[in-house]
Amino acid sequence: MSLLELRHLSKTYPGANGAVVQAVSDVSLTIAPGEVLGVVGESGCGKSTLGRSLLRLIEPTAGEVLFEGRDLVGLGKRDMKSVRRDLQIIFQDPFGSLNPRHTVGGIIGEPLEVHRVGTRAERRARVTELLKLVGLPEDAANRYPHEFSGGQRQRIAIARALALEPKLLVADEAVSALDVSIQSQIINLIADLQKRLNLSIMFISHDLSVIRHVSDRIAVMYLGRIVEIGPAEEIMTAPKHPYTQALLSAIPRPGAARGGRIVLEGELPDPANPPAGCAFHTRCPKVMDICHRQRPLLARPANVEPGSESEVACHLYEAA
Ligand SMILES: Nc1ncnc2c1ncn2[C@@H]1O[C@H](COP(=O)(O)OP(=O)(O)OP(=O)(O)O)[C@@H](O)[C@H]1O
Repeated sequence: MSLLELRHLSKTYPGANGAVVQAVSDVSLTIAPGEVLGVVGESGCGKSTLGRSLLRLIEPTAGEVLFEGRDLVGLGKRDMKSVRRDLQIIFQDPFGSLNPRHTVGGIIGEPLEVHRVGTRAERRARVTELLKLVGLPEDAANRYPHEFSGGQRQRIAIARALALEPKLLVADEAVSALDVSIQSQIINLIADLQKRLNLSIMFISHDLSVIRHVSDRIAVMYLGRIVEIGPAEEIMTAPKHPYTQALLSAIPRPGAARGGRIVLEGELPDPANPPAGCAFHTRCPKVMDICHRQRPLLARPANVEPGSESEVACHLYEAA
């Protein structure tokens, strides 16, 4: 059984002048126990809204969030509090999410206190254990967030997120604010912890090169919808959607066979006023007539390489 299953999840925001912003539209996906799902797409495509909706930090407008088979949408406060032990999130800005007036030990131990886990001494021991787990010295517990670098602060945020031994972690642009050299350290740490703890992770990033190494599967989002989803290896070597191909062409790959960078014209369309038909048609290098009129559904394509496990929403492919 899937640990998490999203069914037709949508989130709209009220926009300017009575418009409706379709931030997430009809997203269905699953995450298995111990699986890492990468979610990629340009800024504004709805990744954060998706990640936050599934923890109900944002209330979804429609759809279901099944966690271990139970729909979290509509769950009362008390039930939601107990589910939150299993569902944690880390954010892009590790400084903004860490209370500057609390010691690191207090910050990491807070979820344990909130959920009344163990005695004081046990909680302190657990904090020490967590600091070790994320590669921070034991004396970090008595210091304050501002005494640490960006990478170290993200380690603190990770330790805090892991305090209650969650089953699913949402990492929302968790390394985007860090220097590239530090990024890989934190990615490696998350990958290492994922294996040791058999965590499920939704790893959100606008940068395909960040999620490619840690993801088992990758979902590509465009204007609130999944346009392609499949095994990471297949997405990286045989991308099907022209948007995925463009994202991929933007990252330098040693040994990449052919073709240069595909530069997408124009901006991401306004989610309050999405284009008719395929939302990508205004920027698609392979646009056809039908794309203006009809929105392609996410489906297994027939006319692709044998063994393909991806699903794609594009008129270039026939549904299997
Ligand atoms: N509270 C809100 N009110 C109105 N519109 C919003 C709100 N939050 C997000 N949006 C809009 O919803 C769309 C999706 O935003 P979201 O932050 O989920 O995208 P994203 O892919 O995570 O982008 P980023 O990485 O820049 O945060 C954007 O057009 C954004 O402007």
